[in-house]
Amino acid sequence: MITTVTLNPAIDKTYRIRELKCGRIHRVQQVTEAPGGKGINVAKVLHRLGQQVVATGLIGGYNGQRICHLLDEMHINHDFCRVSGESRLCLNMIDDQGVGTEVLEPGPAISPAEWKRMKDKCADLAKQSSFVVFSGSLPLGLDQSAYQQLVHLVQQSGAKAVLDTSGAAFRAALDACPFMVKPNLDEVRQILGANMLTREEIGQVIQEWHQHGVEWIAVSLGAEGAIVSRRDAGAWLAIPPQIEAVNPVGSGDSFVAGFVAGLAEHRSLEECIQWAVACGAANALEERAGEIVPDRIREFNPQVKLVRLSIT
Ligand SMILES: Nc1ncnc2c1ncn2[C@@H]1O[C@H](COP(=O)(O)OP(=O)(O)O)[C@@H](O)[C@H]1O
Ligand SMILES: O=P(O)(O)OC[C@H]1O[C@](O)(COP(=O)(O)O)[C@@H](O)[C@@H]1O
Repeated sequence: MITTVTLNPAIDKTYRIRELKCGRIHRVQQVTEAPGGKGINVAKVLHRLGQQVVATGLIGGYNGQRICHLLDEMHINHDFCRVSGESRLCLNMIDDQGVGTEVLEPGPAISPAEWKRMKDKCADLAKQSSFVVFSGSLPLGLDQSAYQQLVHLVQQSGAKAVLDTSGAAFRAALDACPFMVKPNLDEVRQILGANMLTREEIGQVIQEWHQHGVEWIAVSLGAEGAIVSRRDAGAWLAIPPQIEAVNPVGSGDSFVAGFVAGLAEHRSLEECIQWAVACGAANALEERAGEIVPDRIREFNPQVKLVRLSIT
């Protein structure tokens, strides 16, 4: 079983708008709604790929009920901790040019008692899981060490922790040596406090994280693909097929899902990378985040190019 942990789930609303202008009234052409937050997107893609998955996290209020209902409709198993606050809405407004503007609510405030229940649930689910995937931002009230605590707890029980978050929460969690991390390039820049990064500088930071004990590192680069590195095995640049993206929100989550599905099926290192990149590209072709078409992955898989890098 694979567990996905979303500490800050959301209802993802996508608005199609002709033109977005600050200070103006906008009439929405089309609205779509989906259960979201990064870990929930990962769960949706894993489910599509035929993996046994449970989505957990902290969920509350009417939006929380709605997220559970939407997951039930998709036949995705979930086991969330209820909290007293209201789960958030995340808006993605896409204009006629295909440019997306995201507005992400902060999410509810979490009490110490609610956090304790989350840790207990994570420990229980980890005992039944081969992989536990942690994705997304932290809701209010949680310490930046939240992922560090969960990664430590999960890996003590023998499951492998995969982490996709940003900022101080990411830096703190490195101390717990997650099995895999997947920041995008902007997140790496933010973590290092750097505006620009050369390929060599990315290589240096990958080395540093491997030395910390992280086995797999993927730095995703949007339409340019990803740099993927495995400790003691070297690094690759994975280049996706060229596509006309519809909505790339959730491509990072789809990448993580494809990668973990490959690992769970004991696929080769190259196959895991190709699956991840194919899933990211397949997601970018869909209106809704995390709703990939499996046939597309089969189509894209052989089109993903792998180039050996000498950065590590
Ligand atoms: N426009 C695109 N065309 C092809 N592949 C894409 C596109 N956008 C994303 N991908 C694939 O999805 C992966 C994750 O996307 P990225 O935007 O880097 O992640 P995040 O959503 O975390 O910012 C990329 O590494 C790439 O393989
Ligand atoms: O938890 P965060 O970091 O606030 O992000 C939430 C948003 O991220 C998403 O999961 C999309 O993430 P990616 O585009 O980075 O894959 C949306 O579904 C959601 O609205």
